[in-house]
Amino acid sequence: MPKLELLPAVDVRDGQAVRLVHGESGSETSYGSPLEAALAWQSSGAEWLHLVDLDAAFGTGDNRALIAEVAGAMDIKVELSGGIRDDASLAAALATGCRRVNLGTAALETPEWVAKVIAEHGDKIAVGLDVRGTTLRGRGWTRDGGDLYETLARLDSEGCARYVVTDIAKDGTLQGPNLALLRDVCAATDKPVVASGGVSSLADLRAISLLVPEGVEGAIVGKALYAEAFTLEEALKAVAA
Ligand SMILES: O=C(O)c1ccccc1N[C@@H]1O[C@H](COP(=O)(O)O)[C@@H](O)[C@H]1O
Repeated sequence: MPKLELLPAVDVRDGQAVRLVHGESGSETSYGSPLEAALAWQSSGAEWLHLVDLDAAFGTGDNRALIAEVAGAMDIKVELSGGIRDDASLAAALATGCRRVNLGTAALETPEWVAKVIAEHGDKIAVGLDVRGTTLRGRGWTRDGGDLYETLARLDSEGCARYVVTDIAKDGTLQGPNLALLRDVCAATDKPVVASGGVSSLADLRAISLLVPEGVEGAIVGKALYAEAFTLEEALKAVAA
């Protein structure tokens, strides 16, 4: 049985590594240099980095040069997201050498473009399904974007390779993952699902690991690492097959 992949998160806002609560602008806690954070996760044994340009996601600017510097400094696989919504931003994201990108808003607002780039780029494209309940949210999680399962069925029909599923109500709260949501999404698609939102403990990671046979491939871990609920080394050991 494959082991759960762990993706430590580096979310960048105004040049700083930050954590938000419920993804709300203004709820930032700053954790300093994004590059130092990314290098630390890599040194601690990470095989993946989840890297997010929050300014690009919120439409308050971008951290494109810094994001490229961080991605370029990584020897590990990078999953990049935030503000990737057209050919130019996609080209810039792929030029960083990232392993894949997550598209959020674009999947809700320009589905034809997303279908095109899925066809062109295959598994370098994942879609971020960020939900409150079963309603998708985009544009910095400030706008409703339709029904989760209707959108999932459409994307599946278009060949989307992977989904990153975030329960916004859990994001940044250390209240534990939404295991029921993850099970339901895995039941609705045969594509791999990366879990995000709420991880607070090693027990949470073990609980998500139990969903690997159902289709959960990985888990993004943010606040719990920055709040030192556990070390990345401990987390990697906890999910080792
Ligand atoms: O990661 C966050 O905390 C976050 C908060 C608010 C909005 C987006 C957030 N992260 C990721 O950014 C992309 C969405 O960006 P876009 O809509 O494609 O521009 C998605 O992967 C979110 O999970």
